[in-house]
Amino acid sequence: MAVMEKNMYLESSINRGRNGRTGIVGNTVSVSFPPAYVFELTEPSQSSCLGLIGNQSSWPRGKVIGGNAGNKGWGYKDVLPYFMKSQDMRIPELMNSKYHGTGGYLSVEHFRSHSPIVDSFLEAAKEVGYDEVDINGQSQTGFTRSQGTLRDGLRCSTAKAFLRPIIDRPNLHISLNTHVLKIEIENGSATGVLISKLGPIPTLVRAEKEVVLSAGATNSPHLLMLSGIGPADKIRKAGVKITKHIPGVGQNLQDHIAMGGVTYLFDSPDESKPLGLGVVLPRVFSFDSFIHSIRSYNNDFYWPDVQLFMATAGDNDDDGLLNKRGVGISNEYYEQVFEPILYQDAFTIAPLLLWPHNRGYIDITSSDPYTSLKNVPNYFSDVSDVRTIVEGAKIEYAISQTVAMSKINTTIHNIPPPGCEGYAFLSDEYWECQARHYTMTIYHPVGTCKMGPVDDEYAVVDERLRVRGIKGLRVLL
Ligand SMILES: Cc1cc2nc3c(=O)[nH]c(=O)nc-3n(C[C@H](O)[C@H](O)[C@H](O)COP(=O)(O)OP(=O)(O)OC[C@H]3O[C@@H](n4cnc5c(N)ncnc54)[C@H](O)[C@@H]3O)c2cc1C
Repeated sequence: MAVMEKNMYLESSINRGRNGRTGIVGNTVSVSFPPAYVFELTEPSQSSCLGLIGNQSSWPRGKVIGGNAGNKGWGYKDVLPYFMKSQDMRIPELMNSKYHGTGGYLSVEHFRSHSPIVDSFLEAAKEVGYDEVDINGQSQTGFTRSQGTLRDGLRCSTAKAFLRPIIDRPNLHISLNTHVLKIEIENGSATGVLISKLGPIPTLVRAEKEVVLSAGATNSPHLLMLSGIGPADKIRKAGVKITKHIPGVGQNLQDHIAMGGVTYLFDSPDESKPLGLGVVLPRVFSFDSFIHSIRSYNNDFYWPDVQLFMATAGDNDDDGLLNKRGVGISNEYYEQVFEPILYQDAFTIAPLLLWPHNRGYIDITSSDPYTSLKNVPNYFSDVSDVRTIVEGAKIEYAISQTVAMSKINTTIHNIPPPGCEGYAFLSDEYWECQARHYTMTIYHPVGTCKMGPVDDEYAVVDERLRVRGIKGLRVLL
């Protein structure tokens, strides 16, 4: 259900809104003051992001409307009906699938603009033995044209899908330009939220029933910690009065990390030149695949552990205008690797980890709600993650060497990143160096308010999303 990971949460938050008045933070309290994205940097790292400015990964935080592990009711079979209920599948051959729904709020389509490179890649994948599958169907392993949350060819955001149709409901109030500063806790119960709206004087919004926090993987734990809920030592150090010691708040951070920058040059049969990664995002990410590394085969691991994320454009396409800035690629890296091939026809394939072993954390640094957080993702701190991503890179390279890809004269761009010149090109060591230099988040941080049973010391919420030890407070992340 890769295309829909967010929307189930949003729907449940709206359902709660229907049932009665709740003080809802996050998706239903909109914050739309510019800029739409705030770029936070992670802590400098010694072992990843080495080709990025300050050895830091750039994490956008949106300011827009926008496993089960012992938890009953959260298994695949339990959640599938909710995904299906929220979906309006519009790809004709999938409309009658038992894994997809029609008539829901969120529409799913193929991207309309279509690059011929996608046809070559599909042919190549079949050549090496992969099937074309519905990656959100019975088995995820295989290749496909991307399914996107789209309506009539345009992005269907969660606000467009879920909020617009119900905007006039009397029990829904969306407060624009509103920043939640903290959750009010009185005698162990959440009683409301303190907000700042168009001015410095905070206002208390009281909840009649519950406060539902849905501020994302960075801001939900941040707001809990600002309210004194979290690891006691860290909260005290930040100058916040402790309300409830819950050691897991902000811990267990997981993210989909990718090896970026692997660029293939080819003779494009497409007359229209790509405009650069950032400008043509809906067009470029039109192909997805989920595969197994050697490691997952050896361990008899059922689920694919690598995604090959293909963009029908390269970092070289826009003179560094957008993607270089977005990812934070250093000038030295860009000049050495991408400037020699500026504007040439290129595509990139980023292998990304679906089951990262590393765990990071998010820390509060101050009692000031507007101060930056400390994001420590610990990318590639677990060596098995490095091995898996290297396997993924080798598989994608094998696909680039097929007859189908040779028909469009595909060659891998062979200028190594600064710092990787000493390794034999395409050796395991070389791929590791590439991953550690162009370490790229795919923007899927999760896990920082972990759900778990009572005996899990690091669980923040129970299986009904209730914060442990605080009444009237739930987290939807
Ligand atoms: C560039 C980018 C591309 C992505 N592409 C895809 C994709 O193609 N497919 C996909 O499935 N996923 C994609 N994702 C991931 C997806 O957007 C996230 O997984 C999803 O949005 C997480 O949902 P959430 O509700 O947990 O948090 P968010 O969507 O981050 O929602 C949190 C909300 O809380 C609000 N908020 C935070 N703090 C406060 C505060 N103090 N006061 C008031 N409001 C606050 C924010 O403004 C925001 O509206 C992408 C992410 C990024 C950044």
